[in-house]
Amino acid sequence: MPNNYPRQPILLVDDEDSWLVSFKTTLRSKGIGNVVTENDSSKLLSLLDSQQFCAVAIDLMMPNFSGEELIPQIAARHPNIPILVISGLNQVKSAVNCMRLGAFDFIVKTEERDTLIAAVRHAIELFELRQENTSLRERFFKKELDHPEYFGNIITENKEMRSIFQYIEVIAETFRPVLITGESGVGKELVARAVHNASGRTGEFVALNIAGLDDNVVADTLFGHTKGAYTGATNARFGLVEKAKNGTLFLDEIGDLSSTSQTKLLRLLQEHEYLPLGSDMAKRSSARIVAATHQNLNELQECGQFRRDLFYRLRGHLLHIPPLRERREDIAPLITHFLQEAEISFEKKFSANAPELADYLSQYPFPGNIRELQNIILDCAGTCTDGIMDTARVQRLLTHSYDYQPESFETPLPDASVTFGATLPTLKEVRAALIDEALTRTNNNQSSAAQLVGVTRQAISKYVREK
Ligand SMILES: Nc1ncnc2c1ncn2[C@@H]1O[C@H](COP(=O)(O)OP(=O)(O)OP(=O)(O)O)[C@@H](O)[C@H]1O
Repeated sequence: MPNNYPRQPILLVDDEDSWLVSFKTTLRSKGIGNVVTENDSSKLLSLLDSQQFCAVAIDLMMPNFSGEELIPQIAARHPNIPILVISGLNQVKSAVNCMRLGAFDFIVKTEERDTLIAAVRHAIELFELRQENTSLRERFFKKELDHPEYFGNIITENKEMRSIFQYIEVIAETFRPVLITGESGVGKELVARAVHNASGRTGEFVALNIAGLDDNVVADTLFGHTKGAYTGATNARFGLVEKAKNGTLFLDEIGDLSSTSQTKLLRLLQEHEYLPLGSDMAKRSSARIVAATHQNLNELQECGQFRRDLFYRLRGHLLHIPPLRERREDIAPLITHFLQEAEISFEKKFSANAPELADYLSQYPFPGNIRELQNIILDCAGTCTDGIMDTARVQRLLTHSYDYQPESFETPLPDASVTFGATLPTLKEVRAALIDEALTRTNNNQSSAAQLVGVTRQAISKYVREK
């Protein structure tokens, strides 16, 4: 973790300077670097009033004000800040009294360092949860996002998606991992990028798709290796955890992780430490982990394929992205968006038949979700010559066409009804006039003309040849 973790500092108050230095050093060695120390208990309340802290650790026995005197005052003025009481003696009575007064935990100085660190970590997590809770309550009635620009790449008009964006704004700045679930192609990676954008983290967004990677490749890619770690490792190499320093490491298809790699990832999440291959010197990580899966991790952990402890660690925050069939209002804006993208990449204009396409696809179940819609639009855009989407092609591209009976594209009735003179034209004449008109309207594009009048392209081509 970076030296500015946690975002708001921890305040350590103790009259014993040597303890302050050693506790601060221990915390720093475990990645908790944002620590303020104070050896004068009479300054504590004014310090808390002048600066935002995420937790305060106070000694029980101090000159001026004792811990027991200070706890109720801190609790009354700053109810969100967890108070850790640190004592030189293991006195149950004092501990109980401190907890009654409003302390969050009671630590004995002689306890194992790991116990002290764990208590501080819990205090930070509790503070973050309280902050989130307050923030969520404040936002409950608020419709607008504070930073819509973070979500600019995600096209949606769906209410649930908007709530997810609001939740992301609340949780983005914490260090806790985020688990994004949802079917394939719903936009999980886009959401992960939005979490990174909203986090204010200065490092990079680094993505790794775990699917199909074996343990050695996962370990080498994530943690890197030292020179000579294995045959062929001629140079030391940094892994993606290092690359994502102060940024976000996005692990896609996390459900595919083997049990060996799960254990290594758990260590990274719990201790924020990892071992490059060939090294026995643990390295610290400051990358925030965001993971995604289309699988049901709950089921995987119940049948023993996914570690329960890793599952709970990963789901520090859980975001479930609904499938496209549950947000059909997004189909039309997505079609427009992908057509605009296609215009840029193919450098040509498309006539706006987006509303007809959206109507046509409105009941389609989209098993491949937004990726499927995107592929259809890009494929049709790439193959069309006249700027009009070939709807017959759209129909052919649907992956679920066999059990989906879409209404065929119907050409809307002309505004004016057809009128006949005293002598009726022959069928051949009507057919010729109709095809000529369709060809004029489509700039002589035979496929589109065929679509307009409901015949095959071959029929139009034959007509043109024989004319
Ligand atoms: N709401 C959206 N607006 C614009 N484009 C989107 C949206 N959702 C998804 N996309 C696009 O759809 C494609 C699939 O999205 P993405 O890769 O994020 O899905 P995913 O859920 O991570 O898929 P997988 O589970 O297969 O990894 C991408 O090209 C993405 O840009």
